[in-house]
Amino acid sequence: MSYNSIIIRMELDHATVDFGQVAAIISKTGGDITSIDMIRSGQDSSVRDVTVDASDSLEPQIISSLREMKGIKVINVSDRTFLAHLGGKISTQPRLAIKNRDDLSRVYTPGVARVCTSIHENPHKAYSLTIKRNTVAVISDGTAVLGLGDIGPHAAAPVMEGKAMLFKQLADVDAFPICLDTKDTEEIIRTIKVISPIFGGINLEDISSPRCFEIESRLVDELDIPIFHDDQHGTAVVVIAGLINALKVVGKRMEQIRVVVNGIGAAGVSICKMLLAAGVKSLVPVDRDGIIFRGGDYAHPMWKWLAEKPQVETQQGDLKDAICGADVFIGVSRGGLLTGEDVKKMAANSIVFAMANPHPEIEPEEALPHVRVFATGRSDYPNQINNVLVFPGLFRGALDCRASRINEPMKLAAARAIASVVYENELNEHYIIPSIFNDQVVAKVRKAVIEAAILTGVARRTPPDFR
Ligand SMILES: NC(=O)C1=CN([C@@H]2O[C@H](COP(=O)(O)OP(=O)(O)OC[C@H]3O[C@@H](n4cnc5c(N)ncnc54)[C@H](O)[C@@H]3O)[C@@H](O)[C@H]2O)C=CC1
Ligand SMILES: CC(=O)C(=O)O
Ligand SMILES: [Mg+2]
Repeated sequence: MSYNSIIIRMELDHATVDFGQVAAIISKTGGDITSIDMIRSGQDSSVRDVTVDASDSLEPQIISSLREMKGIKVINVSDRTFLAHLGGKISTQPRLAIKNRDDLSRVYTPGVARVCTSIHENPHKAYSLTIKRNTVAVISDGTAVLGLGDIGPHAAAPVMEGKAMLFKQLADVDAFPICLDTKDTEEIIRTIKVISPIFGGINLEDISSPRCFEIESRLVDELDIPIFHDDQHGTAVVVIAGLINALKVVGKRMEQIRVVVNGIGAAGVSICKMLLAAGVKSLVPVDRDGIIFRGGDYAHPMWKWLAEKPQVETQQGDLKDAICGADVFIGVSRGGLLTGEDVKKMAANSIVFAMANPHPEIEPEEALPHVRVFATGRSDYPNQINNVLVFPGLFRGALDCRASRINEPMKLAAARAIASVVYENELNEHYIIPSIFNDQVVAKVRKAVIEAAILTGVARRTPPDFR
């Protein structure tokens, strides 16, 4: 179930109806009035915009009850989420004003020609004389958009625009959404390579597995700017950050826990890798055909890799078998797969990160009575474990130190930095992960990432605040 905010514009005939009756009918049908704006008030009638929060299943009922009321004319119903997308969510802004011919001849021809020649003679100058040093491409082929699946490049655009907004607002990184109309691995790699000169980094987004693994690793090898598949590594970093803190709350250690990861796609593979690197000794990966067990024979290269790991259990079965006795469940699969009864069978003091978007693997209302720590990927519940806590600060750091790549130590440093934003005296079941609006997040992630990049030799510049 998801909640929407709608604005209902209505005309009320004063002789027939008063606003109290309208409010009562909205409340009776399950809506929550959050604001009322008077648009026009006359002797006989008035027009108001009434903003109502309601679950999407109740919306039609609220509107039809209002339409049936005598003395009310429903003029228009608008969804605030759609209103926020009208015309797209970002635009480009010049950094200088062109006020006269003199300005024009400097920023454009003939002046610009000298700058071009200078970059031609020394390509590194692209970092100081173009947008490269602060610009990231957010690139998708639309094949694994949120949990919506293969919805294509046009439909993927609102997510990519949203990521670009977050880059700018949270970390002052200029990001540009690029949606590719191809699913061909070679064509995607080639396209990204040929457009890369203008970008300081590439954030791959919502590209389905297993193609995402090859696309990313080929680009890492063939380009000298940071390439980061957000759904793999951004998600893994934020999961490790959340887990570091959740384990403190329940008093368990990485080496002691049995972890079930459901959905071994882009996010799931990277989460499993980071869990193993963090010291987890008992791991149960599960995908739609059931448990991926040690010794199993798999065509999927990353599942095959997992099936060879000593920490992966030999138990076979399905998700319901896997979850019995587990200390931690991490879901990056799809919504509505678990019930309260399932999570009740986990070990005492269990931790559930149900991160499928937009609908989690289990709804909070169902899980909360049975688990100690619960988190989702959504903005409308506490403990939002979402890669938005990672990519802005991580790219800020990588761009500032001109890193040639984003390596494992940089990711681990980012995870620890995010966890450290929640102080020990603040930590509790409902606060294991900082809010994305906590301004320490980007600053701490940036610093940790730059330190790790310098230490591991991938930084090509020392930012002034590190000299
Ligand atoms: N909260 C967050 O920050 C993030 C959440 N996600 C969410 O995680 C989910 C997966 O994302 P990606 O890894 O990028 O997609 P993906 O398409 O690469 O992987 C999804 C995996 O889930 C598996 N799966 C589907 N139905 C399943 C079922 N019933 N049981 C077990 N496995 C099942 C698929 O076979 C596939 O291996 C999506 O819902 C996405 O929105 C992804 C990235 C970040
Ligand atoms: C958050 C995100 O990147 C996803 O759900 O795909
Ligand atoms: Mg994504």
